[in-house]
Amino acid sequence: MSTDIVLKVQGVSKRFGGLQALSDVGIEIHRGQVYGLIGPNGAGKTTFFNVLTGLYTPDSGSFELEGKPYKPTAVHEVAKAGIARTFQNIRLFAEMTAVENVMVGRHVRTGTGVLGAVFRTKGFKAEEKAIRDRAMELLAYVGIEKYADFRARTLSYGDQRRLEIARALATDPKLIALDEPAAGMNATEKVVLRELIDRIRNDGRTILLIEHDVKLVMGLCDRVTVLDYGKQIAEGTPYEVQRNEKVIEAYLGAGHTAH
Ligand SMILES: Nc1ncnc2c1ncn2[C@@H]1O[C@H](COP(=O)(O)OP(=O)(O)OP(=O)(O)O)[C@@H](O)[C@H]1O
Repeated sequence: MSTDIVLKVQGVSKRFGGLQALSDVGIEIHRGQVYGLIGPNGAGKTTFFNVLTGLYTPDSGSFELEGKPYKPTAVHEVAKAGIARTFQNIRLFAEMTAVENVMVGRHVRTGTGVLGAVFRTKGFKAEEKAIRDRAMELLAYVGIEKYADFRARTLSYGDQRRLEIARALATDPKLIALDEPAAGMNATEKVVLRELIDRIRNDGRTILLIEHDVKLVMGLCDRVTVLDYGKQIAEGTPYEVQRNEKVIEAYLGAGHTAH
């Protein structure tokens, strides 16, 4: 594994009225890592994801993707820059088929544009076929190719999550950010998910993961940051953070549900 840095975030703060949701948070993710972001309820994990992917404007902070500064000002700009994400509450096009959902992700990276689509030029048709072929490959990669022509809403919960991951991969991201991918999954689905995330990493992708399932995080992640009340209270390998006094206190302390 090479050690170059894919994502470098420094000094991110975000306030909502009187609430400091993030204070001075920074992370560095190296190529090929699975990096976990954990913390009790309300710690600021989703806020960090939303800032990173252009949904919230941070009060301060700097962002670099593969050494180049980027401004997470708009969601589509972030996708173009090379970050793809999934959501805690699945966001698929429910009435579109599985393969169409993945094709939408792929369009971020293609060029014939609106006029090509309107006039269905030769270039457009060839490109459309290439996009469909790639989308089918990705469905096979996440293990749901047999549902390619099913509407997204008819897929099981676990398969919808896998479809979201396929769609994210379709943008050829430098970094893939997964927001609680195991939420609502049963034990068998979690095993399959874990294998999938492992495979994505082994194929050279870099992953940022928010996850409440501590076992999954500890088993999968190379490094972990722990947030508590918007502050970064620990950073290190899963082994290190599990033994960190502040982390133990945050998870066991009053007012928090252990997640
Ligand atoms: N748009 C918003 N407006 C006001 N407050 C917000 C907003 N988004 C988040 N917050 C607050 O910021 C804090 C951090 O919330 P956030 O959702 O980032 O935590 P989390 O770690 O993702 O929690 P959970 O594990 O419950 O998903 C919480 O106190 C939350 O109420």
